[in-house]
Amino acid sequence: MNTPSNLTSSFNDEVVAGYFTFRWLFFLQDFQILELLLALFVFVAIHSLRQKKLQGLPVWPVLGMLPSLAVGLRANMYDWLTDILRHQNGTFRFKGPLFSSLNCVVTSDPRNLEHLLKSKFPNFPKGPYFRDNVRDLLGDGIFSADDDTWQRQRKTASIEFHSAKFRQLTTESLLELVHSRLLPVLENSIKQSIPVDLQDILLRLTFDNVCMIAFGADPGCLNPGSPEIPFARAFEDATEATVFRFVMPTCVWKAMRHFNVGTEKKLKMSIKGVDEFADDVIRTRKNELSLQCDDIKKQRSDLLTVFMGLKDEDGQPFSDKFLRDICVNFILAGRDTSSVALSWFFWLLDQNPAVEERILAEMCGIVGEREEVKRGESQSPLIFRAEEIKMMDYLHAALSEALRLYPSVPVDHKEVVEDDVFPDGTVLKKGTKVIYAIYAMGRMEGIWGNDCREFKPERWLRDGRFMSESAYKFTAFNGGPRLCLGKDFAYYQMKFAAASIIYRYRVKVVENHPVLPKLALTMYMKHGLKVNLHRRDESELQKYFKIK
Ligand code: HEM
Repeated sequence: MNTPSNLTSSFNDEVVAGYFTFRWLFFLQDFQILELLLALFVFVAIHSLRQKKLQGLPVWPVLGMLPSLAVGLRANMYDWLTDILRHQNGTFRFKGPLFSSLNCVVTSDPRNLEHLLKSKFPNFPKGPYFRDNVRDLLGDGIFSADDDTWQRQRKTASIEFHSAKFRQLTTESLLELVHSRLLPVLENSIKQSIPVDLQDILLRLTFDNVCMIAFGADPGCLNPGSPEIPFARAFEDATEATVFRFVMPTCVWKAMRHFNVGTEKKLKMSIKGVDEFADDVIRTRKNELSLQCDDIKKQRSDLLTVFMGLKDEDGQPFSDKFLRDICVNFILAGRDTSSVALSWFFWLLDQNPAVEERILAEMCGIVGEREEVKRGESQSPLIFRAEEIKMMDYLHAALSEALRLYPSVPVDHKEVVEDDVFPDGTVLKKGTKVIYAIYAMGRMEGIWGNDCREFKPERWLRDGRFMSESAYKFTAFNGGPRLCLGKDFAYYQMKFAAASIIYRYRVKVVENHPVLPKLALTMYMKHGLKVNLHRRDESELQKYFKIK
């Protein structure tokens, strides 16, 4: 809540931020100019205070709401945005500096989300601004494409994602990764009595996993000693440098690209690293497929092999460039989202031991139904079966609850094609950028009730069974025709990894470890998640087998 005193202090912060922004802009040296500008500054401060009553945030001449944004950036940007949205009934208009591309409408209203993502879907594409910024890395892949290019990839990938062969690939590759790589790495940390960065380990797990699904190739990031893999590094650098374009005026990054300097130089080099890996895999796969018999072709179900077997609208095989784009886009979509969600989940679990107990009781209850467990035979090493994972409703609820509070994609965006009006009355002019604030939506009393800031998996259960929510209220996986394609797989992946860890270890976050979100397209923990692992012994698990 904004009390009068913190309203004043936030206003003071904005005045200070405005002052420093002006100073920074003009590089003041001369005292007379300083006096003149101070007078202007006082005038502007009074003007902006008046404006504040009308707009929620002060609008500075030339700078628009940039000084307020600077204040938000100093604290937790997502909480800052949530507070504004709460005070503006779920929607507000952000005015960026003159000539910048920062003007936009920000919303967290489920009615607007349904309008944007479903009812008026064709009027809200990703748009040319987004595509222009990401084209060098993502090309024409599903993530950046609109219209026919998007639809064709979506249709083919969707059929593939729902095929039995693909399900088999995802479950087998995950089982192999968790049991031969993840658990040994965790076990090693116990032997050495050292804390580990669980977020880093999980990021490595999902990167290897999504590369197996997209390329059918394992880069080997998750291994003892956390090796630096050139392809993974190149991918990471290319993503970061691409994101940088969104905070710079278009003409600036285009000039930097032209002269090959700064982040653009880094982007060019890292894209080269990504392309080298992709070209190598594509070349090798083509050779392999040309030599092997049809039976072997049919056995491979990674996306690259599937798309290699298809033709474009002219009846021609897809170009290598297009195949590369398809794979790179899937890797981007699926590489960090599940691992980041799991990291927040383990942090929340550390603070909510009662939830951990219920997860253990559920797991042991399910495993306890195995005939061999009933006969008292040893279950070591215990490997969860796919059908058991699917039965874990409470775990599903706890992961959904973590995603509600810490969605892996905290904000997303669209562009308006034709003039429109949101159901809440907000007028949208052609070309307006719309930001939907997914993080803020999870913290709105109007959507989730007064306990919206509490971690309560029970809110997802009806008679003990998981009940999903409308995608326009719980938008962590997007909604409408562009609903996340990997949603079912992501839940399976998160549940399998979480269950395999929780069954074996108590995960304790290192005392005083700072936990903050990082400002990026994906909501990483800024300082990772340093944890100590403690092995559970048989007697501890027996307790849960009994209370099922
Ligand atoms: C917890 C895990 C995940 C979350 C929270 C998540 C969330 C999202 C969100 C918010 C979008 C919309 C992005 C946009 O259009 O701007 C999206 C799209 C997508 N996701 Fe996921 N995702 C997850 C895991 C995965 C995985 C593991 C894969 C693939 C293996 C995947 C594949 C995709 C694809 C292909 C799209 C693009 C769909 C389209 O534009 O038609 N996702 N996801």
